[in-house]
Amino acid sequence: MSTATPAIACTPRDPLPPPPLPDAGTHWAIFLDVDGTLLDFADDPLAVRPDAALLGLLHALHRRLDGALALVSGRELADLDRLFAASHWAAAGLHGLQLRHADGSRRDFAVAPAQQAHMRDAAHTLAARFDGVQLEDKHAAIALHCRRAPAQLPALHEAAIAVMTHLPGYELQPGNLVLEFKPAGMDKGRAVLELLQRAPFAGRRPVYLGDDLTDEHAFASINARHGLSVRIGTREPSLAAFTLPGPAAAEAWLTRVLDALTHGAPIHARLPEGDPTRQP
Ligand SMILES: O=P(O)(O)OC[C@H]1O[C@H](O[C@H]2O[C@H](CO)[C@@H](O)[C@H](O)[C@H]2O)[C@H](O)[C@@H](O)[C@@H]1O
Repeated sequence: MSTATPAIACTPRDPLPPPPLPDAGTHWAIFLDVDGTLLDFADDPLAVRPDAALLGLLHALHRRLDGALALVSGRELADLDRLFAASHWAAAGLHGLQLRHADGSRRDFAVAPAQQAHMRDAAHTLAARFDGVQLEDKHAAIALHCRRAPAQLPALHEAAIAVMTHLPGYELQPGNLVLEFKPAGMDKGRAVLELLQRAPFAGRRPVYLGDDLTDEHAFASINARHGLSVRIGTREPSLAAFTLPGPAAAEAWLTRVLDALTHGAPIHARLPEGDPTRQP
């Protein structure tokens, strides 16, 4: 079975610092994971929704960056568009299996229908064996959520690994109280690099905010491009160079980024003592 997580060194290190504020003299591109980064976790994946302030902030940043802002998520593109009213944005869905460029062109990672049917049967059969496990059908991929029954996760994981040996072409993507069956061969890191090849992202310095294992692929790509990799939360180990404690701090930092890009001032001078995103 192929692994869905990049190798990460486990050497202990000092606590990560908060990210610096981007300066207005550099052209930036911003990539944002969704669940656990922009949105707090909820029991039901269908129950989450950004509030008006977050939506307004993201749309303002998208305009300020001339379109160089993309959501990079395990959710389907259609789900991202529904949640963020962002069908005119570049975006990566299903961990990069779906990709939309800013000009609206799209590429989808294809899987043979018979293979996909086999995966779907296996995932539904597995979900039925475990009480409290919620199946999220994302068509090309299927997520099995354990948030309502976290004690089921170890046994479910073991059973899923056994099932994977009969699903060539698929890999198991672990996440936050979730296991996902997804086609192998694509990840968020590759998706970000694809987006960075095309306008309006090409030539810009990338920033990536993410919280989960699947975001580690993107951190590796961002570090290689001398960008800012920002882990949301406390999960370790991580390839990220910076951290913010949670979605509220991520939103606060993005608000300051918008301010800095708009006014070009060292706005950290105005932030209160004790603010987690305050610069030294
Ligand atoms: O890459 P992301 O944007 O972070 O998406 C990863 C998965 O997020 C969602 O699941 C997670 O959030 C749910 C809602 O808070 C929560 O119920 C679940 O336990 C989390 O794992 C989404 O439902 C998945 O499809 C995404 O792959």
